[in-house]
Amino acid sequence: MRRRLIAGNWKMNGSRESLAELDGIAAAAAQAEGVDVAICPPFTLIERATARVPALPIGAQDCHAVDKGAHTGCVSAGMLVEAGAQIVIVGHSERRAAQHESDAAVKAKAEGAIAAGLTVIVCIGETEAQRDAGEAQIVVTGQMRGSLPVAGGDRLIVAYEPVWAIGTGLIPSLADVGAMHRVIRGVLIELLGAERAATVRILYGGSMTGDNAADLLAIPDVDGGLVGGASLKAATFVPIIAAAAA
Ligand SMILES: O=C[C@H](O)COP(=O)(O)O
Repeated sequence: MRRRLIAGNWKMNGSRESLAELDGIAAAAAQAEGVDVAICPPFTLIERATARVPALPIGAQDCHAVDKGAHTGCVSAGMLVEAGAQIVIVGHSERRAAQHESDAAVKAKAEGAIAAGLTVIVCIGETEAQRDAGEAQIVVTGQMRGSLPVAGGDRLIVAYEPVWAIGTGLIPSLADVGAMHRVIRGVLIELLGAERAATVRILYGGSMTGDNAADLLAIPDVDGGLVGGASLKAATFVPIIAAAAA
């Protein structure tokens, strides 16, 4: 039985003052039976966040593939572990687009993160143009084949985020989410074997809120959410945690 995971991605938002939001989030997480909760703030807040709410897993939003070296401006998975992070997101569509990250680059980061002992959330998802062209499942399947690490066990998590649903208030139909998560589970079985694939959580991401979380989380093979905007405030994130626990 996979435990649900509700992970917040603060993206490039938040300040030291924002860490006060973690108090309410950690309190809700402690009450939520059978649900894991995590927050991924910007790099600069990771250490303070872990100190403020030690029981709440804190993650990062990216890492470099290698452990150390001449990579100006980059942060390795080992450095994240030292800062107290337990999780890292790799391959978010915003980085695939703006930093031109390829599937191979995402896979290397995921492997580096797994080797350093982190849980890794690998993001995949189609653009609006790809969906309109009827290519969504082909795109997502290709991203999985190219981006997923071979190791990881239950420290590997997949997040399906249709790019056009991120920050737009739009979500796919529940039937479309279900169909895509079924495809993703099938590809996991093909890549990892049935036993390991059954341990991998598949999150849905894209405009998840307290209003739609219960419906999305009721879909088979939706094992949680990767939440952007609604994770910035306890007032909007806690209802999603509550929906996952219900
Ligand atoms: O990583 C999170 C996603 O990009 C979803 O963002 P959103 O909840 O603001 O749409």
